[in-house]
Amino acid sequence: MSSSITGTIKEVPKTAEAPSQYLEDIARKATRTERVLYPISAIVGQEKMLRALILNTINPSIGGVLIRGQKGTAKSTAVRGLAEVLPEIEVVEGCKFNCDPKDPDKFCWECTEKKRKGTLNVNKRQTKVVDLPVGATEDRVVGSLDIEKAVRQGVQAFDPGILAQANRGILYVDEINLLDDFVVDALLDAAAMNVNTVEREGVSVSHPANFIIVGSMNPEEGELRPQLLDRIALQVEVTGIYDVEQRIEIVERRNGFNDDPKQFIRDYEAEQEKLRSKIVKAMQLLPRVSSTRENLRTIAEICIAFNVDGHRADIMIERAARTNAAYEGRERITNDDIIEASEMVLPHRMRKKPFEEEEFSVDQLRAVVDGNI
Ligand SMILES: Nc1ncnc2c1ncn2[C@@H]1O[C@H](COP(=O)(O)OP(=O)(O)OP(=O)(O)O)[C@@H](O)[C@H]1O
Repeated sequence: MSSSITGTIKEVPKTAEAPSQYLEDIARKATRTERVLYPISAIVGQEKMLRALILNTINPSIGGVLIRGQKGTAKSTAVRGLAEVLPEIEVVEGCKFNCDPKDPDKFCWECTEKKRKGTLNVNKRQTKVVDLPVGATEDRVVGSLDIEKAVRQGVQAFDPGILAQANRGILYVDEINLLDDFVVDALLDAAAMNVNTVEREGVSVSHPANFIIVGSMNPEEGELRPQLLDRIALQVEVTGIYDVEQRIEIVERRNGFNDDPKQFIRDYEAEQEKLRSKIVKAMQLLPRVSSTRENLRTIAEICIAFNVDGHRADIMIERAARTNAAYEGRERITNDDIIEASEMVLPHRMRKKPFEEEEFSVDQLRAVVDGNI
């Protein structure tokens, strides 16, 4: 069958985007009353949250971030703002699942057909941050399947949902602790297989659903289901900032943005560009960063000392530490990379015995790394 494919993948020409073009696009958005995003590099402090988000974008195999904290601490501003510093990806033009033209093995049925006919074009666009609202219906999340139509038209009867839109992007779930069980189950399934499968009355449709999950929650409103908590690799706590100067800065920057978003974005464009290029460099460096046996031993000793369940924590710490080294422009992983990664991986994974509130302690972490435990 594959020998009969005669078509070629056509590239849609794309001119290199000069900064002025970028600013023009932003200005256009602003005048069209589309949502203009507060630049992520204008967020004051909250370094841990920003680092956890950035590490995941450099290396999506880390496995997501859960941001826990008080209301109004820039959680959603940071996640939404991330979109503006993410590198562009290649997608099949018009594909509802954002199929990667370079990965035909994972093509959806439409892209497979386009490839067969030789009508497959390629587009470049920024990685998307897709919102999953708490009240979304099951059909809206996983997609809907019209059974009668399916019998007549096959997969054409499938109307893709949010998990399709999020493929190869970031899925943002604000108030993730308030999600309905059916959505949690769908997320767990997709996270396990990188595929979303919808089954109705014996008819089944599957499509690629490989996304970075970013959840945010206020723990005062309820806890997250343990299965989902275990699946999300990193966790960061955010609290309000108690430094007077920084609080003033937050208000001044927000006012600056509200008063004249175009000018505010122009003022931060150099910072944004710096961040963009640091992320791209880290992505290029990452394949050359590898863990030594000594690094792996340190990680194993930490996970034993902190009494975590299973081995997922070891794997996640290694990935996050390796990515942190790449973000810092190094090919070697240091103990500080491992400590920084452990601080984000361990707190929600320590096995708590009944009636015992075991607290996570960075001092204990350092003591293990220094060989004093
Ligand atoms: N550190 C910060 N730097 C810049 N702006 C901030 C900071 N913290 C809060 N803000 C501002 O405070 C407002 C609230 O932030 P945001 O909506 O991101 O909060 P949130 O943590 O997502 O809370 P909620 O769960 O209530 O939505 C925004 O206008 C944001 O710009």
